[in-house]
Amino acid sequence: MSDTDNDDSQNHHEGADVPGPRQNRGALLPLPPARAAAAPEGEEVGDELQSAYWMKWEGEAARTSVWRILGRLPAICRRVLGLAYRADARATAAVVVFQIASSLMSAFGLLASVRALSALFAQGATSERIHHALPSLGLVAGLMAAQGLLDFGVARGQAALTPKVRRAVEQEFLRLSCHVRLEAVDDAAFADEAHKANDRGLYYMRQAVPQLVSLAHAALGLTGAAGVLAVLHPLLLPLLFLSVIPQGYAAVRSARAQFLSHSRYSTLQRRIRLFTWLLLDRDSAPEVRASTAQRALLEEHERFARRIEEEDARLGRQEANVALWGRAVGGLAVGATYAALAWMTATGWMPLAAGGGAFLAIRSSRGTLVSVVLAMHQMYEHALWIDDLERHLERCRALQPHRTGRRLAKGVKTITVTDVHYTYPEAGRDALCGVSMTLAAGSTVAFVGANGSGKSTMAKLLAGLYVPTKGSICWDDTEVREVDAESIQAQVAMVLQDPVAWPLSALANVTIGAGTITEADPQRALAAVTESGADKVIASLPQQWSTPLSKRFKNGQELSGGNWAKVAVARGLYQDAAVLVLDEPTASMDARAEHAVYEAVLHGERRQDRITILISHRLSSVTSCDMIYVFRDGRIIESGTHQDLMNHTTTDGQPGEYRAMFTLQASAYQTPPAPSESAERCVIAARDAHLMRKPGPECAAGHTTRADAEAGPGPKHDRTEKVRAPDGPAECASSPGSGLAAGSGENEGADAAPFPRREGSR
Ligand SMILES: Nc1ncnc2c1ncn2[C@@H]1O[C@H](COP(=O)(O)OP(=O)(O)OP(=O)(O)O)[C@@H](O)[C@H]1O
Repeated sequence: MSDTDNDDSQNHHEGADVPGPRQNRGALLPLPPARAAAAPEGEEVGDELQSAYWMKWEGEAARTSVWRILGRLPAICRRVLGLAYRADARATAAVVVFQIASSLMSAFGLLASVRALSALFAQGATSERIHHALPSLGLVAGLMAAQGLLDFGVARGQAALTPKVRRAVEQEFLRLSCHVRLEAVDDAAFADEAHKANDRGLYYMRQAVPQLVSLAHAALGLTGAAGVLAVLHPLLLPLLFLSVIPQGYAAVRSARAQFLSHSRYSTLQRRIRLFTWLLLDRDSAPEVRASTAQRALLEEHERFARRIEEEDARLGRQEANVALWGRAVGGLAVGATYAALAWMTATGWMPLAAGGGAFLAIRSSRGTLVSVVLAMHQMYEHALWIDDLERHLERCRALQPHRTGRRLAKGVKTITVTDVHYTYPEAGRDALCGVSMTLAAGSTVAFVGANGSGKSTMAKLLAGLYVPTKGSICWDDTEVREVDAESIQAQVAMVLQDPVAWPLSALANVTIGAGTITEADPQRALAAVTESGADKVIASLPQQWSTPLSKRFKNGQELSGGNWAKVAVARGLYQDAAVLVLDEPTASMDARAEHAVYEAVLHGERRQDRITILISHRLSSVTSCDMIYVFRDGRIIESGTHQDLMNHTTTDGQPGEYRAMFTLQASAYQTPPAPSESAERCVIAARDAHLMRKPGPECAAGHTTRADAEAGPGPKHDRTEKVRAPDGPAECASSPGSGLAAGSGENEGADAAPFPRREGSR
């Protein structure tokens, strides 16, 4: 180990306050330790996960008293019954009736067995005794057959009921969850609750009916046996308790050990699954290989696999021990019971046949008791998860979108935003404070500004995804609060920077924009993909429109980020909405594709009935918008056309925010060393000139510029037009320091960048 290493480890042990030779003085963080565990070590691997949502009720049944479990059981059973009844009343009634009848058959069977035994143990010749026993034996057989049929009925009823309950609850959960207001979904605690409800609550809800049936089966069986014993001789009842209580105690201990172990086990399973997933997943595959992380991950996987192995073995041993203990204690108790039984029959307290019946009842009760104990623990613990699921559903009901029963009329002429404020739930400050704007149909509007300044929030308010905390948004004369939020959402198409890659066919990936994955308007779909440039992408797929866009499917294809973006733009266009919001959709597209999208969306056949809102950090793409709003800290600080904003100065004579940002971006495309201020001004002025469709300005040092290259696409854009300074023969592109690209107007790659690339930079 080097001296430096020694120093490092010393620092680590002595605390970060003691600066060492390589201590990162003044940094936000102390130096990290030289060795760290990838995951917790030691006995309690689950400790750090105790607060994880999926650990909440894990092993709870083992920590709760049996009396409490028994106390809650009737309410749990009532709730499951209610659920089943709502899903299918007939099947539920059938299951209940058949189950009770089956238990009665079992009890009558026991009584008939006692009668048969009485006949068989009576005085007289064997043939005579058999003859007398025959009717009872026949009855036993008949009752057993009836019980078999009734159990079949229970199984059929349960088979009909369980999938119905599952479907009903799952659909209710999904229907409510997917409509919940967006601001609730943003909340991490709500998201945890939703996951918990999905992977625990729903899972246990699905098992609730079969569990209730087996609990009822076992409990009724026990009750039947106890009833028969009470009929045979009242003293047999305490004898039954004497025999089953030790057995029951052993069963409770075993069930609790299982529950606790399961809790540890599932923590380990979650951990190990994480490593399995990292080793197998497609997304992590390139990085796992590139960083040669296989060994480290495999070692970690093995560490957990060994612990699971130990946990399995430990549980097995523990179960065997508890079973042995239970058998020993239970055996002693049963031995004592049988001895008491023998004494009672020998001394004439009880007829021999009743003793035989008691023997049968006690034997069958012992097995049934174990089932009852396990089932009641399971039902108790699962009910806690189901409680959470029901609370979540209740919350979802309260968080459904704003509904008034009134729908927004189709289309809009003007959207008027007046003094809008918006604060995210639990946020310390307003995301928007006092925003006002007017958006007219047929116009293109840009929202620009620094990260976190409120652009996307404004777009989401316009889309009806959030309701203003204060202020108003009117679609023509209708205030958004007066109509169903979903009727606003249906009129706004949003294309986001990270669009969803729907694992559906290429066509469905387009039509889902209009809320369908099974129907299409072929003409509209073709027009949308052509405008967005996705036509070439889809044409190159093996099954074109029907190609599944996911590698998870057979013959599925994966698209590159840029191609997904084109499909997303097509989706937005296909929606044919009154408002189209493009929130940096072209960030992952190549320069040509980006140019083509802006050409189509901003300058193509601009629909007179659509408001197009463009959110972009690349200011070259917004220059031709009819209106640009500059956001800062949730307010609009400047607004106007590109030209207005480039002329704007603040009260203290400084360039406005837009102009400052624009100039900064422009400077990144200048040839180093940084261009002279005059050249920069020339670039900007030339662009302005182009936008104003008038000759370019005079530039110092004879700069002449190709306005089209920097101004971005324009509707009547003469792409070969050159703006010349009157006295400068040389073009900016060839002028040192101008930083402008030479080449034809077809150089779309250069057009799409904030400023054209330098010659030779590609
Ligand atoms: N879901 C959310 N929950 C809480 N706060 C949020 C949420 N989304 C955004 N914010 C906050 O609201 C403010 C405005 O965010 P917004 O996303 O609208 O900014 P933006 O201008 O679109 O930023 P960017 O350019 O980075 O996309 C920021 O302070 C942000 O942290």
